[in-house]
Amino acid sequence: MIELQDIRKSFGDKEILKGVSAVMESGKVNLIIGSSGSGKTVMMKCIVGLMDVNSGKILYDQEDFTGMDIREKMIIRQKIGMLFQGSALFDSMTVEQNVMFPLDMFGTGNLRDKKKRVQECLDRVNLTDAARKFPAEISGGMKKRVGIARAIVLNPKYLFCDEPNSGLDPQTSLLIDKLIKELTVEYNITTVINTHDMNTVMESGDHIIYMYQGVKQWEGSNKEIVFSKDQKLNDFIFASEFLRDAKEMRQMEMFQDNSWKDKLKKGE
Ligand SMILES: Nc1ncnc2c1ncn2[C@@H]1O[C@H](COP(=O)(O)OP(=O)(O)OP(=O)(O)O)[C@@H](O)[C@H]1O
Repeated sequence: MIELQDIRKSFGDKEILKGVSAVMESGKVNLIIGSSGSGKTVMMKCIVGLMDVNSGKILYDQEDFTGMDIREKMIIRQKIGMLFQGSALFDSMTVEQNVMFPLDMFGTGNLRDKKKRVQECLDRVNLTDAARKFPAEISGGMKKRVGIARAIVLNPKYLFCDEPNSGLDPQTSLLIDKLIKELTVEYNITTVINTHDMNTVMESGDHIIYMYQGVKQWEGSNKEIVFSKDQKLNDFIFASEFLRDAKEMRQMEMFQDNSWKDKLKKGE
């Protein structure tokens, strides 16, 4: 679990994060959404320690990350997997070498054990036969899966994904979302995703934080989002007429069915 307690971040006299508090639970996909410039990336950088907050606290499983020294922060960082926008693979390395990179940096064990662990992760993301390929030889969706394999190779407790679907077609995006969700539940990871992708919001958003001008404007689940009365959130999500119609249809379907009440109660 990651907890943000009233975090604030400014650049000069411009305040970007204006006192954000939130809880991101383990075993759940937590999404940060919001329009360009709302502070999503700054927030994610503060959470992983790439930027320092000006005030407030960030707790990783009750441990105060913001109050830690460099050595203590390194221990937390080793429990973090990162999936970068654009996958950020090393072009001159094979898929296997890319996935092995965190093991070489932080891991112990001999080469045989490392190769075994890499192959386990490649199997898990359905890339069993890709170990010897170079990034230039594989598709964008496969690159993302290599990025995911690399992010989970150290058995992270926390997984951060920056725009995991950028540059992917809708079908491949869904597969990536599904994979991230499965891994989150399977290994009880606290996953935090920064996204603009509405499919991801509707399919994977166990917990959604909507940022508006540096403030947490709304939070809830993908089941609750269609019923939200928050005007700013609705303007953001249902920007197109098509989506507004889809929202009405979804609400009608859910009302006819009535099972949405049970689902809301159970928090599904
Ligand atoms: N290092 C920095 N120095 C000064 N200002 C910054 C810095 N990083 C971000 N900002 C400012 O903080 C604000 C929020 O930026 P941020 O990148 O968090 O937005 P975002 O919500 O992630 O947008 P996008 O969806 O376009 O990536 C912007 O006004 C940006 O210019």
